[in-house]
Amino acid sequence: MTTSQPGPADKPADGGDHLPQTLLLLGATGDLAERLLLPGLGRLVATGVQPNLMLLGSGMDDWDNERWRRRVSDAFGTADATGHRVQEMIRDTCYMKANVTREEDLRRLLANCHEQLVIFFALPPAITARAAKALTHIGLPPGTRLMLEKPFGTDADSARSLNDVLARLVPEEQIYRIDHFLGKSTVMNILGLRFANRIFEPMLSSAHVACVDIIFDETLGLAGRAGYYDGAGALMDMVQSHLLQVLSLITMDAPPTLAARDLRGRKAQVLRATRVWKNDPVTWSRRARYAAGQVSGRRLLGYADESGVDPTRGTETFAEVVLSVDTWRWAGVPFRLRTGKALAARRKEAVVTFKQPPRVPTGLIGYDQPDRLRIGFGPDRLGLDVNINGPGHPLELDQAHLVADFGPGELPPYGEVLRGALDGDPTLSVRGDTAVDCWRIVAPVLECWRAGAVPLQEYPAGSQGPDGSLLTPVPAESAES
Ligand SMILES: O=C1O[C@H](COP(=O)(O)O)[C@@H](O)[C@H](O)[C@H]1O
Repeated sequence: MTTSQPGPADKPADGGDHLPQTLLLLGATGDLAERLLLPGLGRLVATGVQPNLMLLGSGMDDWDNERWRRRVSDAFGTADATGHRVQEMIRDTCYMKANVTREEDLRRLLANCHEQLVIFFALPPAITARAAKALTHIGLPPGTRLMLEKPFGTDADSARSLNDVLARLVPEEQIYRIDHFLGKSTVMNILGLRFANRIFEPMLSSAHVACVDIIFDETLGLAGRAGYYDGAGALMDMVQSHLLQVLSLITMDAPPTLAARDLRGRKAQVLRATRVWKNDPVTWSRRARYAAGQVSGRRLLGYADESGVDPTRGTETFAEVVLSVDTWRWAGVPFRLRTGKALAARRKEAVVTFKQPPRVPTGLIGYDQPDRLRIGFGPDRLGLDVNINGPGHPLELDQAHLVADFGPGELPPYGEVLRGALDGDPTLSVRGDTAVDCWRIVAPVLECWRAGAVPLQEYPAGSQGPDGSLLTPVPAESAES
């Protein structure tokens, strides 16, 4: 129960030209808010760039302000967010219990928000859809921005219908479909790397590239997220969203500016041209789930025995798929997207493997590896594997690994995407048609998996994943456990 309620009039306009703004967080007591949103918000507020922001949390739980403030304070603490503004936000934030699928509850929430409003739907897709529909009967203050967590819908049709409902609420530029990978510093670095250097960009095409691997191997298992994950699986959780966004940044043509319209337009172009390799999902996809095992000395139950999992559902914890980007630049280059949980080592990188030189001159000894460009997503680094005449015999080749470490960005990914929405800049969010297109890309894979045309393999937790690979595996240079 709420003991005191926030009100727009409570907020003095003390932030220069920043009008008072409310961030209304729906699903505030959930795991996403605790682990990622609130820590990201804390870091953002600590930078002092959102001086007049009020946080209103709402959920189905019977919490009071005190309990909510403790949650916010603890979450800010995990992100080392400190300072005057942070303390102010913790002191002033309020909690309201609400069922956001009910109009009267939504009206009550909105009555406690400022005119400048950002609503974050940290809710399952079905509840988000119902809440958005209920809001169409109420209306929103002009300029309201909506932030929606992934998954955006559960297939192309539901994503399209959600787009239609949202379009009745606010214009497209005010809808922020969140993909926190777009807020990762190294993902953003792809833009600098590609378009602020002369040496890489001309090489990034089918004339020089043999294949591209986008790999996101995690050592974490289910981590208590069965409620969400068992209904999603690795393909929906990672490939349909994050890895396709990374693919689009690696493959798009140079945008004239990094403004939302230009950047998102370029990404949309390549995603429209993306499909399963040879339109054959049976041959070019794999799925698997982990059995009991040990990861870094930790014993893990098999996925099917984890609490909250329905073992008959056949949810995969590992997905691999090969895609083509059918544009002039990329035709004929396979893109392998691979992700899995409970694997032996963390490996989070995109690797561009270049074709062999047309001819290695007779006399140079020991050519056995092509050049590779590596973009690491954690640790954040850029690497180049190049063949040079190493020490020892002057004509013997060695592969040298040149590495630039960036360190983490100024803000964590959720801090970046929140900053975008609070500032009214949708560059780091996914456009409506692109969200639908990403479902269109994975649909044939999901369809043939559901029909049982691709077997569900098994791998022990703590292993390298299921046997085999859809393309020749690329050695890890920067794997860490
Ligand atoms: O959205 C998700 O991303 C995480 C991986 O992202 P990271 O920023 O924590 O590296 C993944 O573990 C999770 O399953 C997925 O829902």
